[in-house]
Amino acid sequence: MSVNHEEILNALRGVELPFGGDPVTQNMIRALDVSGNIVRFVLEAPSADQARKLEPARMEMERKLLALTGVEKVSIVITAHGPAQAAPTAPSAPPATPSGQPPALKIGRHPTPQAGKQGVPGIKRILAVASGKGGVGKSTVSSNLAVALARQGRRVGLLDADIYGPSQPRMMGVTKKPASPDGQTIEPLDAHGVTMMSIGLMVKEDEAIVWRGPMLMGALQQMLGQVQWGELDVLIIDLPPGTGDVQLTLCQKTQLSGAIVVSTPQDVALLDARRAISMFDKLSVPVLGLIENMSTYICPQCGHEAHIFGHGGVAQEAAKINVPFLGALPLALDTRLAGDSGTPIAAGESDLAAPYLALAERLVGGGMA
Ligand SMILES: Nc1ncnc2c1ncn2[C@@H]1O[C@H](COP(=O)(O)OP(=O)(O)OP(=O)(O)O)[C@@H](O)[C@H]1O
Repeated sequence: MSVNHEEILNALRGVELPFGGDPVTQNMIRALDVSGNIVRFVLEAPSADQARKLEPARMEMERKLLALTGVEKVSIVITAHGPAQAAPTAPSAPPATPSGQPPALKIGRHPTPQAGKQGVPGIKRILAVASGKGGVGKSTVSSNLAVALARQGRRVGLLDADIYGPSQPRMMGVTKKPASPDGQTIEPLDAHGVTMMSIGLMVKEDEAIVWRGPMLMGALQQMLGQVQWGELDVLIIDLPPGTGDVQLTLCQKTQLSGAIVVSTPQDVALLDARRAISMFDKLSVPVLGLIENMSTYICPQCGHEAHIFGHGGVAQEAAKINVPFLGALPLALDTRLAGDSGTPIAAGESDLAAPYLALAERLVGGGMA
């Protein structure tokens, strides 16, 4: 059974902050979300200075929450409420280091003002892959779809914009930090025929990012505008789950060709997916279709088929709101193992690659990718 919010807040009340009090009575907990056995929230400090002193308290909170029954993973992001540090403004010339080399490009800054929605030069289409809640397989779909499209000869980019939990470096098997020889632009990496970039490659894996909303938006702007994407038929953006700052900014500031919404068939996931769909509607981003992930499970031992999260709910929802149903993807151990090992299942020849290749074909056939 999942842990509830009250149990979480009770545990957090037991953590003493370096400047006195606890995070609950100091009203610092934001966006508390429990998805299955994963607990996430934002810890908002009154100032950037205080935020910088919070790391030991954050670790203590993580320890206390992991000790609760039903909690297996905890993600706490520290942000600051007060004025953030002055951020470097790109793209002015960077100062030279003592060796004469330009410094590596720093990700995370305030956004530069921009009028209206803009495209990215050289990129024909930008598709956002979204979900209402975490853990439904949005990143798995993004990486496999990118690889499947590349296998069809498309020039594909993959941008991991899941700033709070970037998973594409692991799923695409990339660990190298991208280079920025001129200190102003970033050279993306190549994996399985896909040009990829992730915020996770620019910051340390377990680094608590002291960024407020505007910094996140600036980082996203940098990821789109300062990465040397080259000529692409399609850029797939793996969004963070939900309908927060990053999603809103992306929809308002970037010329998106459309969004694909991933959900499991469960009612609770669908409820959240509806929120994501309504956000895209309000911001005039066409929803190109819905995908049902973890739709069916076939036991590798006996062949028995089970519908662990229900079945068919996403297709019904798509029919109800009159958007295309793009397909059902099975829950399969090998899909998870492939993602964990850095070679998406769609890169191989197994039967499990077929639904992703079919999805890619459908998008290419419909002029969407
Ligand atoms: N069809 C599938 N079969 C088996 N495992 C899957 C499938 N889809 C996703 N998973 C696994 O479920 C976990 C969550 O998937 P993933 O990271 O893609 O979800 P997400 O929606 O992007 O989550 P978050 O937004 O929290 O990062 C991963 O371990 C992934 O390997």
